[in-house]
Amino acid sequence: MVKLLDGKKLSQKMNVQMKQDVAALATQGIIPGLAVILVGDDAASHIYVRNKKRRAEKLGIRSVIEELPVTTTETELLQLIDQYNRDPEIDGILVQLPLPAQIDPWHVLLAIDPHKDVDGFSPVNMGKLWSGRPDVIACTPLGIMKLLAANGIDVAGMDALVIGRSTIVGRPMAGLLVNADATVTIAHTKTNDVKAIARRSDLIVAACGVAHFITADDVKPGAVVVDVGMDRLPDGKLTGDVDFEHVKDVASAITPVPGGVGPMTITMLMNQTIQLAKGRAQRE
Ligand SMILES: Nc1nc2c(c(=O)[nH]1)N[C@@H](CN(C=O)c1ccc(C(=O)N[C@@H](CCC(=O)O)C(=O)O)cc1)CN2
Ligand SMILES: [Mg+2]
Repeated sequence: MVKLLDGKKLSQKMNVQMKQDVAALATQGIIPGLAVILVGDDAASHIYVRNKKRRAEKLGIRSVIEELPVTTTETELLQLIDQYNRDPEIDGILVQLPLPAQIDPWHVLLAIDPHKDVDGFSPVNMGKLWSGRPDVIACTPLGIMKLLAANGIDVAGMDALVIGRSTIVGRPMAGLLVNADATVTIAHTKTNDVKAIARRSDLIVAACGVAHFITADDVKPGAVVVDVGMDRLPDGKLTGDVDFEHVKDVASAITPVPGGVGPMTITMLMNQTIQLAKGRAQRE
């Protein structure tokens, strides 16, 4: 029987602990603070940011949502980041991606105080991860590691394939897997025969943004399959990079879409905001 890696269920479980952590911080006079900056009118981004605000409210985290027009200049955005860098009641700063073309995301990542970089995308935090000394970690890959661990899956010694090399998922995912003693291949658009690599992998993390890219023929029997994709089928239905219906008969464990990796991303964001607030509590 295939094991369903249920991110929704694990998120609900983690909510209980996070509420307790927030209550404990409150006794020290600390409310975790999260600043979320959204530039432009990307419809999906607005939904994600609204979900973050709601989840923060549920947990007792104070969130400040900044919705800026699509015409915002890079200088204006950097000034706002600087304001939150200096705000003692803000523990985490997140700039929702993607950004409009006039803003260079690299400049944004360089501007966020690494101690408040709740997304873990800044070069300092990415460097710490790849130095084997992780601090703040990108939320989607961190959520995947939590989901694997919660289901008793130890990646040590596994041949792992990460499909995608983005800053948000592929690169930090590979770093986390290396730190956990997996042997990692990172595939991307120029990779020769990614499917042949998939067929000999014990773990596949698919983050390529192509609906049903991984089929049952690409999966070794008993492999663990993690789907980061959020793709639309021609009928508009949400699906992933993995052909779930067929792959589930070959894999030993698999994440559904929706309800697998997605919910864990927001959960880890909240959890890291709380961890950063704990750091503030210790310093004060
Ligand atoms: N600054 C950041 N930008 C972006 C990130 C990020 O981590 N930091 N990740 C994505 C968007 N994202 C959060 O920001 C995100 C996307 C999707 C989900 C999610 O829960 N997905 C659900 C399905 C939702 C649906 O029905 O459409 C699921 O997979 O179950 C959470 C977070 C890009 N930008
Ligand atoms: Mg099976």
